[in-house]
Amino acid sequence: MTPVPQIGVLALQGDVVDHMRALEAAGARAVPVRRASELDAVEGLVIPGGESTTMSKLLDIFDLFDPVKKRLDAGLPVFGSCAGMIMLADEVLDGRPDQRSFGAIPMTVRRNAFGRQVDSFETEIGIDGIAGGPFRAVFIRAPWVERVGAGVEVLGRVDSGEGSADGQGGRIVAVRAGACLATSFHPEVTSDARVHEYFVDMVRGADAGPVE
Ligand SMILES: NC(=O)CC[C@H](N)C(=O)O
Repeated sequence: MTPVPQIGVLALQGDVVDHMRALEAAGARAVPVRRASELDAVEGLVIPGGESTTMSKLLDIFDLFDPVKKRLDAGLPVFGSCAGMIMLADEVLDGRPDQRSFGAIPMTVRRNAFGRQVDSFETEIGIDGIAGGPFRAVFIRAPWVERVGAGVEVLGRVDSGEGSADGQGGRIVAVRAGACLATSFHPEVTSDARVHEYFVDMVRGADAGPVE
C-alpha cells in the first residue's frame, strides 16, 4: 500500500488544476498526464470535467486513447467527473457520432441531460460510502446515468422531479463499479474533499502500482 499514492489527472482539456488541488487536499500526489510515459507512472487516474467530444478528439491526437484504455482494462483505479463520467461509459446518448468513450463502466450516460433551461445548478445529495452528511454537488451541463449494468453500484441520485427509469426516484449521478468511480457533478470545484478522499482510498486499496 502506498501511503501517498501518485494520481494522474488527464490534462488534455478541462478543469485539471481543480482536480490536482483536490487530490493533494485528499492526501495524494497529483501529476498531470499528457503522454503515455506520464500515464505509466500513476497508480490512479482522474478524468476531469470539460467537454467530452473535445476530450475524445484530443485523446486521439495525443495518441493517448489506447494507452489509457489499456490501463483501465488492466484495473487502474479511475475517477471521472462530468465529461469524465461520459468518457467512462460504454454507451453515450446525445453524443457526437465520432465521440469515443472507454467503456470502463457498463452504463448508459446521457450528455447534457438536465436540459438547457437549468443547465447549471447546485444541490445537496447523500452519497453512499461518504460519511459526514450531504455533499454540495455542483452540476454544469451535466450528464445523468440512464442504465447501469451488472456490478455497478449506485452511490447517489438527484431528484429531478420526474422519477427515474428504474422507478426508484431521482436520476443517478454517482456510481462505482470495482475500481471505477464516476460522478455527474464536480466535487473538484468545492472545498469539500470527501469524494477525492474516497477515491484516494480506492487507489490505496487497489494498489495498482506504476507500470514497470
Ligand atoms: N461540465 C462538464 O464536464 C460538461 C460535460 C459536457 N456537457 C460534455 O458533454 O462533455
